[in-house]
Amino acid sequence: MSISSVSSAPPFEPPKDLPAGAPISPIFEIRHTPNAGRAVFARQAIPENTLIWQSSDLTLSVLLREYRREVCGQCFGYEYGRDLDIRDKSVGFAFCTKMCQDKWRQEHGEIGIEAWTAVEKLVKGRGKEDNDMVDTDLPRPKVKDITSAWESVAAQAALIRVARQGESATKQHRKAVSKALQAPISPDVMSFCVSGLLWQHANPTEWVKVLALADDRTPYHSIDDLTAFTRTYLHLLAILPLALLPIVTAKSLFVLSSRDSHNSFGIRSLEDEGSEFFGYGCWPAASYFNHACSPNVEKKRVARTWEFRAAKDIEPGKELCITYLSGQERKLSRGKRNLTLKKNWGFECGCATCESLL
Ligand SMILES: C[S@@+](CC[C@H](N)C(=O)[O-])C[C@H]1O[C@@H](n2cnc3c(N)ncnc32)[C@H](O)[C@@H]1O
Repeated sequence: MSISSVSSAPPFEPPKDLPAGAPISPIFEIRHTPNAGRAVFARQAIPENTLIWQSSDLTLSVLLREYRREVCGQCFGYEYGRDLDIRDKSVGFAFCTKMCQDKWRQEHGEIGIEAWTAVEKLVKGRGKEDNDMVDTDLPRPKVKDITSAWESVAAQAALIRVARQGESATKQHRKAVSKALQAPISPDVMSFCVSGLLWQHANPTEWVKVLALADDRTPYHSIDDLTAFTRTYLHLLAILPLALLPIVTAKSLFVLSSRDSHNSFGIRSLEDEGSEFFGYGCWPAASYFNHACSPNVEKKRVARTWEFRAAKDIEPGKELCITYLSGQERKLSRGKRNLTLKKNWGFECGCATCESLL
């Protein structure tokens, strides 16, 4: 949704060569930078507090399982840790109102409900076996590790597909399914994959918006994280509705991870400086704002929408930046901030504040 709340804007011709899903507005434009990919630049003076952009283009989202009873599956509403009244046990989500529940069900449709029901049945039947917490200090798998991990499950994946499709299935095919289902489960990785696949299924023409995002060729935090994804791939082939199987591929799952890695926004509590981390999601249009250690744009989540406002008066031509750091991280020294950005986001910060301290 574009906002044009600044008066006396120059005549606006939307550019023709924008990446799919990039934000379009008369008050800013997307341009390439020398060292930080694409970024958002003011086309005109923007007074403090101007609402610059609103992103409600949520693609995939993950609500960590430990928050599923307390955070609304639709609007991410939270009532200071109180269990929400409406629990939809079959799909494993809770809702703050009947309206949110109905909306969630309507948006997910029959296939989505069937998919989440299958996931819930599998996860509940087995309990939580795997620790989904990510240790970001472990070495990240390299491209060749990633390629060989996905290749190592290709044969079993092919057998499971045949088993699911029925008629020509033999004992060997059925064995591949039961072997997959016995492997440990990573519920949050599973939610990530299911959410992304369902979004792709429901919005096939919008997938280009995900593809257009900055990608990370080594998106897995550790070998265990990578293994959780390859195992989840087999789990999903074994349980998801047949109509989804054509898009349940190693490639789709890798694309989701590679685009989510440097583009997702944390879904946090709206109070206490966002101290509770409920999960994360990917809003493509919001992902074109670069980071600065002294940002001139503030972002705020309102239910499922991100709002971006000018934090100060901004001159024409200036880059519009948000911060990727949490409240505590913002107070760190330049060296420590940079280590955090490098570890979590994979880049050396080239913002004006950091450059001026060199
Ligand atoms: C959410 S994306 C921002 C848009 C991105 N520049 C693009 O071209 O799509 C985050 C990525 O942008 C780059 N980036 C953002 N802020 C940066 C900064 N301050 N210094 C260097 N690179 C930055 C990094 O590559 C980072 O992983």
